[in-house]
Amino acid sequence: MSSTVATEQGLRIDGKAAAAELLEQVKEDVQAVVKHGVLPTLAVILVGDDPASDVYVRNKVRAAENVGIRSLEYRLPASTSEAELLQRVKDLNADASVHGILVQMPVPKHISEAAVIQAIDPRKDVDGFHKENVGALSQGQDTLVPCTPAGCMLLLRKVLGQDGLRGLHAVVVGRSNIVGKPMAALLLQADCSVTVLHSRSKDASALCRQADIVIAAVGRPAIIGADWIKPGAVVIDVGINRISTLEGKTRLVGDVDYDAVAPIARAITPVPGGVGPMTIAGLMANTVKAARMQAGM
Ligand SMILES: Nc1nc2c(c(=O)[nH]1)N[C@@H](CN(C=O)c1ccc(C(=O)N[C@@H](CCC(=O)O)C(=O)O)cc1)CN2
Ligand SMILES: [Mg+2]
Repeated sequence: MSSTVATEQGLRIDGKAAAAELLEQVKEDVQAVVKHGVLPTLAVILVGDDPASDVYVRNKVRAAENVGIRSLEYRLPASTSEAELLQRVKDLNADASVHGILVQMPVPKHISEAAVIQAIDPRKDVDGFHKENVGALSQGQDTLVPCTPAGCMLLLRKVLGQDGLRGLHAVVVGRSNIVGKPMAALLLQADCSVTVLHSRSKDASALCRQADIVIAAVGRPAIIGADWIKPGAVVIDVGINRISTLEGKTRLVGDVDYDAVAPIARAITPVPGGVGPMTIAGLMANTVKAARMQAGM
């Protein structure tokens, strides 16, 4: 199955197809690790009852099952204290049969996200959020890389080729720890010239218009219009925004105004069906990688 689809508006990058392909590869990798007597195991912790998080956690557990990864699911009430959550993480750190630990974000307000991330053994940090992994990534070392930016890189290489990013100007719109910052590090490692834009940037649209590659990770529906995009740019939309429609329903839209941008872009990811599916596939890839590293393979 091809990961790019020619449409009347130009190339659409099919994240579902790319994720399916990656998951097939992960399935083979799991089988190889199992032959060495190691069963890759992922622990997923959800605190509270946020409906979107509930869906993501269910999808992660299902994806794990499909590729042969054992999963442990911990659903804790919203009233769980930070100390209780940290103890759970500590127990999982100490359990040698567990290779990956993930705490679904966001956590309830009374819990420090940073404290939780730092409590996870960096070797089991399959989200790649721990300072040690962030530092390793920024130094260009092989490490556990955050799943969404890693997925964006795979999609970019589908369009541009393995070495096709070299020398291109990439603009990342958004500077979150989960997406914007690791994305910039990965693009730099791929020899791009990288600009990071954020809410305080002056003339953001003019700067963005210089980009060969645009990564939109702002979290505001359709904020990036055609006037932000240079004709022929490759556009990756990380935004997942739920908006109300005139019919009183809700639907998902990205940070990019797809209908306006697709006709001028060389290629673009849709929302849904673009980057989102790559996040979960990337998590599976990181879990096998963590299992391999822990087994000294
Ligand atoms: N611990 C983590 N928490 C969060 C992460 C993360 O990587 N690690 N990322 C997001 C949520 N997320 C995974 O956890 C995630 C978001 C979206 C998708 C996805 O496949 N989206 C679909 C649409 C799904 C829908 O209909 O709602 C798509 O874009 O096609 C997967 C994973 C925050 N928290
Ligand atoms: Mg086009």
